[in-house]
Amino acid sequence: MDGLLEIDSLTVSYGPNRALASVSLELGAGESLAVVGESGSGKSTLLRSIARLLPCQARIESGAIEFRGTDLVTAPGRVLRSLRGSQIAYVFQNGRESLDPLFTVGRQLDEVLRAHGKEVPPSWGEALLRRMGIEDPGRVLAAFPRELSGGQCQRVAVALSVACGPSLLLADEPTGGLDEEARDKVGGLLGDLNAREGVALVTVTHDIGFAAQVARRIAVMRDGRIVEEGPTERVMARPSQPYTRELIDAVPRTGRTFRRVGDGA
Ligand SMILES: Nc1ncnc2c1ncn2[C@@H]1O[C@H](COP(=O)(O)OP(=O)(O)OP(=O)(O)O)[C@@H](O)[C@H]1O
Repeated sequence: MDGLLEIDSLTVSYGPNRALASVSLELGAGESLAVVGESGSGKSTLLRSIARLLPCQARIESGAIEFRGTDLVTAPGRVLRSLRGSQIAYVFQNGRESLDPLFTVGRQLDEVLRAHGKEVPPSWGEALLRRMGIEDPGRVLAAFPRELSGGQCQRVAVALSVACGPSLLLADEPTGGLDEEARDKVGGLLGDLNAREGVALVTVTHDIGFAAQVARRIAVMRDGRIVEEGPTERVMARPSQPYTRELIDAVPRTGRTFRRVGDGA
């Protein structure tokens, strides 16, 4: 396994409030990891630390975040800017808010390539949207975000984030606010990008059922610490922590199974 991301003893605070306490995690190229935990456990702070998109109140007190040999904690702004989008992509919770309401989807997709100094090949946007599981890419390319559903906006937001072929995709509650059908489609898309295209995935979610659907490993966070980590099947079948058991028991029993995308029938 090629090492891609190594987080070592990361501690992050907002003033006197410690949000992450000595968190360590590793991710290989093409691997998938879901970080689960209840609200306030530190999941978003962890993900934002990796992308160095923390709010100004946050302070990284100690630790290292190594991405392909670069320490993201000490890297200068120009290095971080060159990694974001091209190597490290970020998907926010609300797809609609990630899009510019004033421009069509097609224009926004083309802008991403131009912003990274690339030519826009003919029919590129259409092919990208098809990869995202969008069945009518011509209509979606010509649409403004207000003309799309929440689930379509989120898939377009994923398209924007992976347009330049990143090796790591960070997704923060990517299905928040979506209904079950849209949730499954976005989960399926993230799972496909990881399993079929080899994009490494770190997603954070409060829903351990969603975590099991998209990731091969699960890390459980509580009060800024990783309290349990392991292969998805083991964590779901034999959690070592009562807290993990509570998260599993909180998943609504809708007949959903936890078969992971890309694992076949
Ligand atoms: N901008 C901020 N200023 C001050 N404290 C913050 C800020 N953002 C987060 N925190 C605090 O840091 C801790 C971790 O928050 P974080 O948002 O990382 O958790 P989370 O697990 O992602 O929660 P949620 O699922 O609700 O987004 C919480 O105690 C939270 O109140």
